[in-house]
Amino acid sequence: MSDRFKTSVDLAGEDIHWDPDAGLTYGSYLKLDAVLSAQSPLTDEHDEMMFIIIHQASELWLKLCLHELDAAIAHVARDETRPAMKMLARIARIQEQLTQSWAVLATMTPSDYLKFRDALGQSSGFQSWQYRMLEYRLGNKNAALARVHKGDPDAHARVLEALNAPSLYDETLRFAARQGLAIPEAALERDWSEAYEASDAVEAAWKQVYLDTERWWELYEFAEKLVDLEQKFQQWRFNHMKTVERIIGFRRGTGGSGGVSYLVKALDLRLFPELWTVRTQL
Ligand code: HEM
Ligand SMILES: N[C@@H](Cc1c[nH]c2ccccc12)C(=O)O
Repeated sequence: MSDRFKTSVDLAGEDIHWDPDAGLTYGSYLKLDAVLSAQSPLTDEHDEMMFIIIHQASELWLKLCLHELDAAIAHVARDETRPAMKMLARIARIQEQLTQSWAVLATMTPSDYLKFRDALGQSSGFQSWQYRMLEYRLGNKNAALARVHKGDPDAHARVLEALNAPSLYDETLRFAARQGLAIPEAALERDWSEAYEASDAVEAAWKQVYLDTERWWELYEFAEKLVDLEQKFQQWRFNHMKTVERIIGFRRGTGGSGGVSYLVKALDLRLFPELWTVRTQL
C-alpha cells in the first residue's frame, strides 16, 4: 500500500516544552485541582456522576451568562449598545449550550434517577442563586423566591441586589427614552423590585421602531437581540420541564413545588412583553 493513513502525529521538529516552567501550568491556571475534586456522589449509582457534572457545568455557564449580562446592562445604561450586543450574542450561544445539556440528562432513565433521588433530600434547582440572579437581571422579578436563599447570606445579598436593580429591559426602555421614544415616566423610574407591567404606551413606542427601522436602526437591532434572548430562555425552560416530566412524571419536586405543574407556569411569563405584542400591531 502506498497511501497509508497516519495513525499518530510526528512530533519531530515541534520543539515541545517537555518540562514546562513549574510556575504556571494548564492545571494550575485553570484550578483543576479544585474543579475536578468537586464531584462527591452521595450514592454508588452510576448516573449520579452525570447528574452532578451536568449541574456543575450549567452553573459555570450561568456564571459566564451573568458576567456578560452585567456588563451588557452597564453598557446599555451608558448608551453603548454595540458592545452590549456583542455580549448578548455570546449569551445566546451559551444559552444553546445550556439547552443542549437536557439531551445528555435525558439519557438517564426514570428508574436510574429514582435510585438516587431520595439522597437529594429537599435540595433542588430551585435553590440555584445564580439562576435566580439571572431571572432577576432579565426582569422576572418575583421577590418571594429570594427567600429560599436566606440560609446563605452571601448568596441572599447578591440575589437581593439583582432584585432591586433595573433589569436588562428596564435599562433598554431608559435608553429608548434617551433616544427620543415616548416611554412613560412610570417605566423610567419605579420600584425595580416589582414585576414589570406591560403598557400600551411602551408597545406604541416599539411600534414606531418596527415601522421605521431605518430611523430607529440601533433600537431595532437591539430589540431583536432581546427577542432572541427571550426565545432561547424559553427553550431552556421548556426543555427542562419536558425532561423533568419524562424522568419523574408528575411527582412533587424535592424543592416542595408541584413539580412539572410549577415549571409549566413559568412558560407563560414574558420578559419583554411589548416586544412580542407589538408584532400583532404591525
Ligand atoms: C433529573 C434532573 C432534574 C429534575 C428531575 C429536576 C426537577 C425540577 C423540579 C421538580 C423543579 C421545581 C422545583 C422543585 O420543587 O424542586 C426544578 C426547578 C429548577 N431546576 Fe430542575 N430538575 C432537574 C435538572 C436540572 C438541571 C440540570 C438544572 C440546571 C441547572 C436545573 C435547574 C433548575 C432550576 C434553576 C429550577 C428553578 C426554576 C424556577 O424557579 O423557575 N434542574 N427542577
Ligand atoms: N428538584 C429535583 C432534584 C434536583 C434537580 N436538580 C438538582 C440539583 C441539586 C439538588 C437536587 C436537584 C427533583 O425533584 O427531583
